[in-house]
Amino acid sequence: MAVYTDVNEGELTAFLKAYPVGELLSYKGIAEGTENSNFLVHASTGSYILTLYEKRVDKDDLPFFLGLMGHLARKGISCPLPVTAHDGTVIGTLAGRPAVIITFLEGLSLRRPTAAHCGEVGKALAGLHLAGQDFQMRRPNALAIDGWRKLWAASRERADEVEPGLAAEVDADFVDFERNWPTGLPKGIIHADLFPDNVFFLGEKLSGLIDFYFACDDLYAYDVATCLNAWCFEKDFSFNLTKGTALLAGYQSVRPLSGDEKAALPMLARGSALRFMLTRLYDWLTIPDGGLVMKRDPTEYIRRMRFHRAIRSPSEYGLT
Ligand SMILES: Nc1ncnc2c1ncn2[C@@H]1O[C@H](COP(=O)(O)OP(=O)(O)OP(=O)(O)O)[C@@H](O)[C@H]1O
Ligand SMILES: N[C@@H](CCO)C(=O)O
Repeated sequence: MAVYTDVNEGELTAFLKAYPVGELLSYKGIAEGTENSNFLVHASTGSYILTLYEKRVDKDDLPFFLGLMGHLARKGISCPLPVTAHDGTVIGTLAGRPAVIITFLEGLSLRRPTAAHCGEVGKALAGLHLAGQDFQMRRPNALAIDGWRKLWAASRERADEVEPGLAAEVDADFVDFERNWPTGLPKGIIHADLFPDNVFFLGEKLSGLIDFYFACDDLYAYDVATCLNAWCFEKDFSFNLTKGTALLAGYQSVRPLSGDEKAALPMLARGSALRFMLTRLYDWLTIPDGGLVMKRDPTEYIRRMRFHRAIRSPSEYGLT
């Protein structure tokens, strides 16, 4: 459940006076999400999301995340627009936390996406990549290979508790990544966490993208690989080729992948699987059970790492 910080009506009413949103009508905490405290706010001008940033978001990154959402929304991407206060600022303070008001997006996230949904996600991801090309701010990916190393150093000793043999397996992967991680591929703004819980649909139509708090500069094809991991595996860990084909075709209908990007997909998908395995493993080993932070299963991503290691040709993902 993601309401770490409680907000009372009096302080919220006072906070909202700084923004052109009208009178507070009602508000409630939102259970979904893990990083920040989120509230649904009904005001006389409409519905909004209030986010209070908790410890795991670096406050210095907020201007990048909020600037990016504003940039993308103005370019026609369906994502939340941060509301600017009467004094021209976006980030305020509420209950001792940095806080913002963003516009509410209609739609529902999916538990069981179909191939048609995967196609829509591919198109939306490519649209986001193109729309981000003229965004002026930069943010290096804190969860690129150096970041993985730090997480691994903090988790390695206990890794075999989660899966026997994992320490040796990941050590060998690191050697491979140092040697073979692709360089020189097209780069720019990526979402970096475009999982099903961060995409809203109305029926089969994609209605919105949220949660830009891992967005950064990195390889576009790495973002595609992350979506293959997040959208195209079934509960039994089998790769759904129909979904992969739909996601990649959707992406390429908007931004065709180069030959080098296609060739790099297996390595990028392995790296992306390792990245999510590592953040999950770190949380699994360090966060106490029964706490507020929801722990996600790292072994789901160990299975994906193994799948990608066995790939012999990128066509196995459904590239046509
Ligand atoms: N603009 C929005 N419109 C509608 N609902 C939203 C919006 N932003 C967030 N939500 C709701 O709040 C929930 C949590 O948001 P978000 O995913 O940004 O939180 P988080 O704490 O950063 O979580 P995590 O990084 O773990 O996904 C979402 O699942 C969604 O239900
Ligand atoms: N999408 C991440 C959680 C952080 O947003 C995961 O599934 O591990």
